[in-house]
Amino acid sequence: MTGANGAGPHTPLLDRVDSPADLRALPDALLPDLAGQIRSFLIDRVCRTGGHLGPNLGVVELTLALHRVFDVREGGDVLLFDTGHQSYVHKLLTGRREGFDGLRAEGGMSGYPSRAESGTDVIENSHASTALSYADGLAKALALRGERRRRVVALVGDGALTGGMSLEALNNLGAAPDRPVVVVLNDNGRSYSPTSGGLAAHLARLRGSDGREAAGEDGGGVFTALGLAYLGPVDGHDTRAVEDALREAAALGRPTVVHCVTGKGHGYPPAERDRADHLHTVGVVDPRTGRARSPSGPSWTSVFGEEIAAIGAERPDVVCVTAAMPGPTGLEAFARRFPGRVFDVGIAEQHAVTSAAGLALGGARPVVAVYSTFLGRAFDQVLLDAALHRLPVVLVLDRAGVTGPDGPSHHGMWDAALLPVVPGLRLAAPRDCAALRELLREAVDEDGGPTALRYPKASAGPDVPAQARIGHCDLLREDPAADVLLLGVGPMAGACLEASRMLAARGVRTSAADPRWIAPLDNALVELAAAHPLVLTAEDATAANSLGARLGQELARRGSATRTVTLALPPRFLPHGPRAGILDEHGLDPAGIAAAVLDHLPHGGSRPGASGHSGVRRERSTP
Ligand SMILES: Cc1ncc(C[n+]2csc(CCOP(=O)(O)OP(=O)(O)O)c2C)c(N)n1
Ligand SMILES: CC(=O)[C@@H](O)[C@H](O)COP(=O)(O)O
Ligand SMILES: [Mg+2]
Repeated sequence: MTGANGAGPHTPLLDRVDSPADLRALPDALLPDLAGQIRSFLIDRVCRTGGHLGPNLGVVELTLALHRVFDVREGGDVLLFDTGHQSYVHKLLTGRREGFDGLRAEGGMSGYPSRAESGTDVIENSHASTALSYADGLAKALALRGERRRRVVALVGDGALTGGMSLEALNNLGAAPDRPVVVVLNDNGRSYSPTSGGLAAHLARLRGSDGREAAGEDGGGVFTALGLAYLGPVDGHDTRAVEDALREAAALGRPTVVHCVTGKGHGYPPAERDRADHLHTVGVVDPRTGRARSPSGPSWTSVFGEEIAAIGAERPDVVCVTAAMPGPTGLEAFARRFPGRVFDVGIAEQHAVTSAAGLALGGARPVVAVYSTFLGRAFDQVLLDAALHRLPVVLVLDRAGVTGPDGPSHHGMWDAALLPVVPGLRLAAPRDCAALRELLREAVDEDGGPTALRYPKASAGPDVPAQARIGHCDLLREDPAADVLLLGVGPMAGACLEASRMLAARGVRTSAADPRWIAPLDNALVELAAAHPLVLTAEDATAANSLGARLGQELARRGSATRTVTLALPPRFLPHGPRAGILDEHGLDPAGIAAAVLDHLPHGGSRPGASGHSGVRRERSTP
């Protein structure tokens, strides 16, 4: 059905709902139609913009019930979304229908809760397993303020429950029977792939889906064992049934788990049929099939996946660890070939790292594949469980640098600042896929301690050949009379090489090099830098503790007169938007790099014989 104006589906009921009050005014009999119209709307819009389609199709009735039972508003009940990728229906019900045309686009609506968008939104962090800790703290604060009538409700996925913080929070919630906290467990049996571990099996028993009696009144398993009340299992696609359970939970006035059973992608056959992850995240796809209109080329992830599988065939000691993301991190080929050598630990990055340290202690060579942003919560484990013991754990950090549509809590911009402080850890940044293959092998072969590789969420560009190797770094373009050395970290090396060519057209002589291993500093790199009056580094990472900052410190320590300039990301949270646009905004593109060189050269770099427009862009944003 298309809408009256021909753009999108016909959603007359949804068009009448601009607030939870409008929803509560609707007669029960209209709820199934409303749910259907919400699904049609989400399929139409998210297939155009990209986003989390499967998770949101799975929580339509749940979210309707939540807003019909609880008075979610500033000063009212508090609704928390764990991870937040499943908050689209909530956004629809709180007056943001129009925002979906610009979902996750620059300046458009966030794909996660956003306090700037609505007073009903709370958690902006898209990292899983935080909601119950927020709920615990909020409930304590409201109790201290005597506001016991305000309920705290947390919607948590079964995957998010496998994160350690969830258990830490349950341990606290269960100890305070007088706090009105409702934990809505959205159990669809999956993170991306089927949720792993003993908890998943336990939930299956509670669901009664393993053939035994469902938990029923006396059951509740781990939840009642920890002191919470348990209601369920409830059909999460039956709005009335969920409403009844939520009202019962609210009436108990104590921490209560309402165990809802749903299906990721429910009501949309392409998602229901999708065996990979029920269309967990889609790009721009054909709504009839849920598939991309044009296949994407090789990615950094796919190249990693090929190479680690090849290494796995050569080295039986190599094993892989994933935190519930075997597909997104490229481990599927390895898993197919070596099923007993891939460990999905759940959404548990801290455990992933220390379990990998245990694997290394036991003689295996563990490769932990995670997104850069998620490694942040496992810093202590990297520092003291792996590096202190000088264990050869290999960390492969996908989505390093600006990621784009997932916004500030997904940009992988802090790993390159955190990891160089870890004694004995070596950090590499491949400039292209050939370098990824080479550096991955160097990392796997490193016996003296942990290593890490970082690469971006981007399609794999062409390989960038080197003229020579000096120490660990590659010389990409050498000019013996160069005034400036351009050092590009990772794919920024290619951008620096392009900038070098643009500057040559203006008579500015530069050399360009790729450091490859960016921490600790390679002596040959420091000496190469010291041979130039000016060194400019370009880094898709925060400026704090950057290669440029560390190089500058070392050059100063050595008494060198070389000046260093660091082009990197500013020390603030960056919004969602296209990766290329954000990089350009911060001068991390060839024209921006060239402009930065001209800004820092005496006389702006203009020299006799400089000719033509080199494409160098002079205006640049301030960091
Ligand atoms: C700490 C952390 N690790 C990994 C992710 C990536 N991630 C996003 S959603 C998701 C699966 C969440 O599963 P679940 O909580 O069951 O929610 P569902 O998608 O099933 O609704 C994962 C692993 C994340 N957001 N946070
Ligand atoms: C919500 C979440 O953490 C992931 O689903 C995130 O959206 C990763 O997206 P990509 O895999 O597309 O980078
Ligand atoms: Mg799930």
